[in-house]
Amino acid sequence: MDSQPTNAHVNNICILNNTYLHIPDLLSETEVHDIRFLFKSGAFDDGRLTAYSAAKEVKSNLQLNPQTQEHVAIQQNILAALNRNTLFRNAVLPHSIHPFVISNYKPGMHYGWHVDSPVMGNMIRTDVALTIFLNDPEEYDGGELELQTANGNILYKLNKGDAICYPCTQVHRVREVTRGERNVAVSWVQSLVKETVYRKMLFEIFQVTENLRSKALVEEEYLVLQQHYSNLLRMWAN
Ligand SMILES: O=C(O)CCC(=O)C(=O)O
Ligand SMILES: [Fe+2]
Repeated sequence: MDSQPTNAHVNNICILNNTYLHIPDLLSETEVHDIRFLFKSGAFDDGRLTAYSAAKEVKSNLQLNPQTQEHVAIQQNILAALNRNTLFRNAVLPHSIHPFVISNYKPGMHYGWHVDSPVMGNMIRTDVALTIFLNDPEEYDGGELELQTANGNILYKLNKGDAICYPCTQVHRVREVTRGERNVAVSWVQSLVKETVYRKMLFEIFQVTENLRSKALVEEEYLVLQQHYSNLLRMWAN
């Protein structure tokens, strides 16, 4: 696969285009601070231990041991943050969330081009992948999450506390870290609505409906839209 993307750019601002969902400040300053503290005292394993066959060959990173109390505490923090985040809930429509992989990339480490397994862990269908950035982009060089798309490659290297959600159907990689360290928490979500295009439609209708709700004069239109949103979601959810 071509390692030199065309049309690539680094996204470090709030972008919401419904397919690639950037959630700014998913974690507060205090939460990131607490997580970093736990992160430092945790025990790390070779990331290849959790990679399936083909991915094993391209993966080079360290992962917080999932049996440790640090992992349990970090995961609890992150799940609470996701649970209260309305952007995540409405755009991703989560049904199940795979346990988090909390990783550390040192200089020379990377995760080559791969596709995520379609089913993981406790038979969770992977619809949406999620990377939460735990340190700032200035703290390291390289380490961008790069996604292949029909319109060229997209690179994400977001501020600490921010998250990016993307469809698991995309081929992607983590570029080599050349200075400093990259710390992230990664997971995969089974959505109530499997198809990205259906989820995108629902989220757009939802947003328009919510905007209308704030305008008191359009009560009937609001109700009709809300009805169709609800019935489409009921139709597509499984
Ligand atoms: O670290 C990331 O941003 C993504 C890692 C990844 O692609 C994976 O664990 O499958
Ligand atoms: Fe991946």
